Amino acid sequence: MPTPHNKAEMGQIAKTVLMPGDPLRAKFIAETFLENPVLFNDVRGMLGFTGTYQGRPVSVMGSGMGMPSIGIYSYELYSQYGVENIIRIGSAGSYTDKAKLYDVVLATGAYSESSYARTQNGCEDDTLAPSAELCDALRASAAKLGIPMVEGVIHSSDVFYRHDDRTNPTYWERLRDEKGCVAVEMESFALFHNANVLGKRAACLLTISDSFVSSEATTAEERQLSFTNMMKIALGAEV
Ligand SMILES: O=P(O)(O)O[C@H]1O[C@H](CO)[C@@H](O)[C@H]1O
Ligand SMILES: O=c1cc[nH]c(=O)[nH]1
Repeated sequence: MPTPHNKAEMGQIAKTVLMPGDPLRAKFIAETFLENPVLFNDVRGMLGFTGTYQGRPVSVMGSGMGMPSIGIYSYELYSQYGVENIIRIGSAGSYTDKAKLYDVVLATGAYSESSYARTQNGCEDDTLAPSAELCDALRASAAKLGIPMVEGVIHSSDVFYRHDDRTNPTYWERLRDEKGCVAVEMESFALFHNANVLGKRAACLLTISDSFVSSEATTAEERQLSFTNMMKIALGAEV
């Protein structure tokens, strides 16, 4: 049955959903990689498509930016549409020179200062884990494609624009040194929490789009290629 945010009917969404933040990235994936993609949602412009990839049914849908947004969409996918696996595919800022521009990062945990989990069901954990099975499927897919991945805990932040930070070490350096965070994005903590409370599976792949460590520049072409690598790994995961 449709929800306030998703007009799909039960059965229109595959058991595995790839979720970029940007709904236009979902459209790009559907048009570039899926056979017979069918639009199932455009409520609030949050485009979602279902098609097949190498014979397997798969859906792609935008999550929007931030934990409240992915919190709504992922909760509905898991609880209303029978979705079992959500693989977030996003961009991230690097906190370490171990994760360079365009590298693909597999999140082994998501650290957050967010109140999302506490508010949702009283969970006090500040670091949540993805599904081990989904991560293994992503590792196998990356190995098959010959695409290296950097693995590590990521920072899921509620804040994109921090106020000018003159502390020494800076906030992001403390998260790197004390929490082991390799990169920052804004959704995975809520996604992993929803998967945990609903008995489902979630994982996250990120492409480094900018760096807090260096001031390397990106070109549109390189950005597109690196995002494509992440998409191929996610699509190739046999789950
Ligand atoms: O590229 P996406 O998936 O949107 O991810 C990152 O980019 C957005 C910020 O620009 C946030 O959503 C952050 O998590
Ligand atoms: O710096 C960045 C880059 C992408 N996404 C983020 O959340 N932060």
